[in-house]
Amino acid sequence: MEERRLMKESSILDVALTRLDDAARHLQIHGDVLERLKYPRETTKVRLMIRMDDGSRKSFLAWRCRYDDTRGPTKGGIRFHPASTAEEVETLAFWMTFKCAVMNLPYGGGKGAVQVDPRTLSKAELERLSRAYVQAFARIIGPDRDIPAPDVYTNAMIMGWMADEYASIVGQCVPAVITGKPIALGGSLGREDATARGGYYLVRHLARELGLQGRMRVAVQGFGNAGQFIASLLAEDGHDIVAVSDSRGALHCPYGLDLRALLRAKAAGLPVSALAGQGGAVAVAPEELVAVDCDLLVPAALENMIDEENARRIRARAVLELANGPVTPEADRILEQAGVQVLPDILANAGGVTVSYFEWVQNRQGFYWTVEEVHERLRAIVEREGLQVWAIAQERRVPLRTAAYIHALSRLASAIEAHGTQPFFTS
Ligand SMILES: NC(=O)C1=CN([C@@H]2O[C@H](COP(=O)(O)OP(=O)(O)OC[C@H]3O[C@@H](n4cnc5c(N)ncnc54)[C@H](O)[C@@H]3O)[C@@H](O)[C@H]2O)C=CC1
Ligand SMILES: O=C(O)CCC(=O)C(=O)O
Repeated sequence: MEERRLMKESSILDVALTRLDDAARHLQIHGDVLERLKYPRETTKVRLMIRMDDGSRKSFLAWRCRYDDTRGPTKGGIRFHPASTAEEVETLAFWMTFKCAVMNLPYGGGKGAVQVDPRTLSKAELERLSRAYVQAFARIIGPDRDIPAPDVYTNAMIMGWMADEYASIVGQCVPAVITGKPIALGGSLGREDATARGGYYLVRHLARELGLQGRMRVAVQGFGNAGQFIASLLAEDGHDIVAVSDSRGALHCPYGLDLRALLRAKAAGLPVSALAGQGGAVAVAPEELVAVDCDLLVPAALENMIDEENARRIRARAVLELANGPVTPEADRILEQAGVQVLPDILANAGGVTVSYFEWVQNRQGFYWTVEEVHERLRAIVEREGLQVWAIAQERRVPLRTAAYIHALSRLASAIEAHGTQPFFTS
């Protein structure tokens, strides 16, 4: 699977840009706007050098991309993954630009990564690497400039170390420089499950339009932060989680898996396949997950996992993209012909960055909200923007992805034009 990602990566940004072209065809957009959005404004590459526990030194490639800041400071997570590349980071930053615009958050798009498998590091090595990242990028990030957050294989603990390192460098506490922090360091209640919760509110609100009423059978690809929380939220509403996968395997039970046992196994560091044989669950090959009989398929792992080779095997009525870029454009066409609705990543997984925005607002106000307030504000934004995207799709007879890009692009175009002839970029 990793090899498959690497092989396709050479064109990942070009492929992402075809979504922009699709949307531009539906709007009267000035060429200057497209020229501005076609290229990342700034990508910084560094080599981080850290001391390993055995006394040796090891170096890791790392990047931070600020794709566009027309609508506000750039915002986006930091990924720790062995297959990360500069182009992947730029593509993820492009998606962040459109995601923040879809949700009408006052941000542009950014993203960062370290090319590392964090599972091979001790906790002390991981902390040194996280602090080294901030030492390298302290001049680029900032609460009014570029605000990182968690992504794949990074979490609240890592964000806490990073916020702490930034405070040491600038000589004062600046919690709004990074979001997804531990609650004890100014994190927001409700950030941990926000990515999944945004997708959950979206599906719940559009259930009738999507033909997803009643008890659903759900398959979840990727069982980390986004995957575990969406499974829990849907199971709490009485839906059946019939299949899940992680980087090491997949598990299937047509009558519903024992979710509590799965969550316990993951917390203990076991793969989902460790539960094979219990309660009717059988281990299946990870590539079989997308083909299981279900109503809702939730890709919550990595990009390009649903392509022209496996899209035809999907039996779900709808796909909720919690991962960034899990469905290729070829797969999109196949799914559209088959009548499968795809709730696109820039809308479906935007709950994470929306609650990150709430965290930033709370840090700046020094006044903190209850979890109920966080949920209510998130629900209101997801439903508002979700309905607008749905309406654009109906009006223009386009897939939901194109509708989401049209919605975002019209906001981005207004901001770019409002800046005048010398579009501003904080450098
Ligand atoms: N954490 C966040 O706030 C947000 C995350 N996302 C996206 O959601 C996706 C998942 O991110 P997180 O849950 O945060 O990461 P995570 O690191 O918590 O979990 C990733 C999961 O994917 C699994 N995985 C990796 N390779 C796989 C493969 N080949 N097949 C099946 N599973 C595989 C891992 O085993 C792990 O369970 C990513 O695309 C990320 O960019 C999007 C918006 C916000
Ligand atoms: O919470 C954030 O600021 C960004 C999350 C992220 O990286 C994403 O939505 O892909």
